[in-house]
Amino acid sequence: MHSLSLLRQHATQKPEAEVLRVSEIFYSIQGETSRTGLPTVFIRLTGCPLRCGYCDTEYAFSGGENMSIADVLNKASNYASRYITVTGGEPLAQKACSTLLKVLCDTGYSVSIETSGALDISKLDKRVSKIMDIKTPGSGEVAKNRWSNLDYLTDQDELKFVLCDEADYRWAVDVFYERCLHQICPVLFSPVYGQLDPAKLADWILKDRLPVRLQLQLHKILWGEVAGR
Ligand SMILES: C[S@@+](CC[C@H](N)C(=O)[O-])C[C@H]1O[C@@H](n2cnc3c(N)ncnc32)[C@H](O)[C@@H]1O
Ligand SMILES: Nc1nc2[nH]cc(C(=O)O)c2c(=O)[nH]1
Ligand code: SF4
Ligand SMILES: [Mg+2]
Repeated sequence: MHSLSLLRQHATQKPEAEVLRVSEIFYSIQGETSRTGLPTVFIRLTGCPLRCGYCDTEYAFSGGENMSIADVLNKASNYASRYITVTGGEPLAQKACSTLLKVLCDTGYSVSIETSGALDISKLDKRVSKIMDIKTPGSGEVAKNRWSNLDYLTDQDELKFVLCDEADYRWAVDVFYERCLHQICPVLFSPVYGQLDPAKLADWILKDRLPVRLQLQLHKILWGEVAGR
């Protein structure tokens, strides 16, 4: 196709026609963040440029199916839920994700996104609640943290440390104070499931008088580690 026609086609394409690679769409109890417990629709996008050692969704690194945003909206509407979470894989690794987020907000959903913190969040729709990880040394991906993202978080967003061990905890406490994270948004400390004892993490937080929220993955307490839950 001539490049000018390509440009024209792009300019006239409806947002709903943009295509995403989708790993799964499912309805479950929100298991993470301050929205824990709320029945929620999950849109899990395929692919991730990181390889955290603890990753519980390696099945979303590849596969999935191509869906237009219209297809995604249609499937999500089956569940009649006000809450919707876009996750992955790393959802921001797909260009059409920001359009998806905007369209979901326009449709009236209360939208949150789970992101690694490795990709630019500065241009996302302001109505979206961004749940951003800070990757620890134990994850193996600490070098991927995009620290400038901290400038684009507000009090409707949340920061999350997923902790492998005590060394990760100590590192996270240092980051918490050095970067004054409590002045940005609520901060979650979560143990790697099946690896760090949640009771230990609870004791450290209390001993240090640390003003963070202990977060356990409720869906795994309910159902164990299964896809689509
Ligand atoms: C699967 S990731 C997808 C979104 C994005 N790639 C990210 O890392 O934030 C969703 C959340 O699950 C967390 N997570 C992944 N594996 C985990 C595990 N084994 N235990 C606890 N949390 C885990 C991630 O750290 C992240 O906060
Ligand atoms: N129930 C449930 N809640 C979740 N919250 C965040 C999830 C994710 O994988 O990003 C997730 C998930 O996979 N399942
Ligand atoms: S960034 Fe998220 S999806 Fe990617 S490997 Fe890490 S935990 Fe898994
Ligand atoms: Mg999950």
